[in-house]
Amino acid sequence: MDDDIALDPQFAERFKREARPPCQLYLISPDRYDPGFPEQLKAALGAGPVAAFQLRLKGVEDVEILRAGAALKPILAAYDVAFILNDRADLAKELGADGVHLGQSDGSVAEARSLLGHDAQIGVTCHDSRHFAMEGTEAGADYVAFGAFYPTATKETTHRPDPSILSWWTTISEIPCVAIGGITPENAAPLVAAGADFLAVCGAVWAHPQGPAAGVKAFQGILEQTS
Ligand SMILES: Cc1ncc(COP(=O)(O)OP(=O)(O)O)c(N)n1
Ligand SMILES: Cc1ncsc1CCOP(=O)(O)O
Ligand SMILES: [Mg+2]
Repeated sequence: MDDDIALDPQFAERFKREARPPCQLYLISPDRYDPGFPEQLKAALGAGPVAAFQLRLKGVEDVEILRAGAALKPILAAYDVAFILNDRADLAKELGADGVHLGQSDGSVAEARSLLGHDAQIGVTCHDSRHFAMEGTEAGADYVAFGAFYPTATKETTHRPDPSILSWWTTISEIPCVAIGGITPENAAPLVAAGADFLAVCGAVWAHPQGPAAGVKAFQGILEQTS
């Protein structure tokens, strides 16, 4: 006779977490480019492992995005960090970036894919929507981003998902999920436990009182718990 084996929920959570690669840091740039930023970026990247960096400049001319991207690209390459451009697949192509992050109004995944090719990393904003996540990956996205999980001064946000959306996603898909919005080393644990593959962080690193290197280091403890 086959007995049903009831999995201890804590074991199930741990097993699920261990079946995925460790959670990693995904840095989001400040929304204005300061000439001192390349040095800050080097300090941040030298302080601990960072998987990806998103250049997210808002309300600036294309030429400024291109200038900033061209200055940062060799730094990111030297640290082996993926270079993702926010919003603009066309400029990502011009810069030779590794990928693009698309919000729900930033153009289609299919168009970005045909422009950038199959090796490009294309991410989509899903807010708190399971539907957006499934739609995005069906269209060929390489990761889905949920948030904002916590209040943030970096962007006006209207969606506040529960961390369980990450658990749900990791149960149904192997495609990586990103958690974003107001994440700090102090509040990240439930997101990591729920299965976030990446923590996307802006303010907690660039506005850290001891500087960006300290900001990156401060996340190491929580990330190491999954490695
Ligand atoms: C990793 C990641 N997740 C979400 C966003 C937000 O994208 P979007 O909704 O398009 O808003 P803006 O960032 O463009 O203001 C993101 N950029 N990165
Ligand atoms: C771009 C973005 N999208 C949702 S929240 C957010 C801001 C992330 O920055 P921070 O880590 O400072 O909250
Ligand atoms: Mg956008």
